[in-house]
Amino acid sequence: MPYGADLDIRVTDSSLRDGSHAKQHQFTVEHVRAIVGALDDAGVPVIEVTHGDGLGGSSFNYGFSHTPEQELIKAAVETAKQAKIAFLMLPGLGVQDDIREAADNGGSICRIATHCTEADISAQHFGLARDLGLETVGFLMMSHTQPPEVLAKQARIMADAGCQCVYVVDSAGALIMEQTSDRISALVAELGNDAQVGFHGHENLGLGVANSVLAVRAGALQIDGSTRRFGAGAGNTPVEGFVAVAEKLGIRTGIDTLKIIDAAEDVVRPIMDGECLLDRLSLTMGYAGVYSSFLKHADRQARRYGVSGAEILIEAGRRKLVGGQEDQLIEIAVALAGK
Ligand SMILES: CC[C@H](O)CC(=O)C(=O)O
Ligand SMILES: [Mn+2]
Repeated sequence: MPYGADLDIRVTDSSLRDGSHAKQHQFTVEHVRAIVGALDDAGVPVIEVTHGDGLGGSSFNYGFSHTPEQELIKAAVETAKQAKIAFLMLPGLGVQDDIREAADNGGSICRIATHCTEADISAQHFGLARDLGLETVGFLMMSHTQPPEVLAKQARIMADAGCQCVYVVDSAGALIMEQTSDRISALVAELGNDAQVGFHGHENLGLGVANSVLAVRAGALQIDGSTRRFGAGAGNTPVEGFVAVAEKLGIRTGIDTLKIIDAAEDVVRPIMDGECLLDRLSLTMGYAGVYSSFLKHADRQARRYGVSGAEILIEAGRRKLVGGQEDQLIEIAVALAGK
């Protein structure tokens, strides 16, 4: 079933949230205005703006923001002419008052992220978001770690709590082709008309666009990407690449392909500290199944202790670390240095 009268699917651009990891959370109001202006003009329907780790993420553990995220959300809302502004939060990291403030600042889509076996901690947050009249999205992070049937049960918990679209989130960029579509199909079968299904990809194995197309074919109605792949690890599914492929496949996104290609080159790239590369560390993350936002943290500890970043990541994958356990990267680096 198509997304609406003119769209088959809806794309959310995460450059100003997932890209915050790559930018080490140093976005300014000017960056936000420039990127939102260009994406909005290209027809991107949803733009996500928050600290990389969501509302309340600015901290010693995750990295402090240059500019308070609520100011960034406000600037995004003021700039967008047609795009809705979304914000992300992880229960426990952000609190309910953060959701209220983001809503007061004009954010209209509340995305609640949990580890993919912990959907139950999102129930109160979905309830509040719906009471505030917000659209809701749920993120099942690190979805490669669980089989389709487990994810489907977790999606059901989110949908019953008021979530209107549950995402399979490939946080590590570790899902390969049918591993994506099998998970999407399981959620579509479980949720039926109760909630939509979405897919959030990372490029660590170079499969963001391919996995997203397979997700659409399996019934996903919402797809995330980041223009110029501006996201954690090797970055997210490139919006401009996905939109070009979608157009050729007859999947209507409502986004102007040539305008988003220009936005990627002329507006987003100059704001990035560097390209999000499919290099040794990010490829190792996809291979070992490591949370993409660990990239900068692992690289920093590797330099600090003079050890191999790839070895840190392999051990992080072996330990099945999840977001919030960034401190263990230090412990791993110290152990490697002592060998
Ligand atoms: C909030 C942490 C994380 O970056 C969310 C996300 O984009 C992912 O798990 O891929
Ligand atoms: Mn991500």
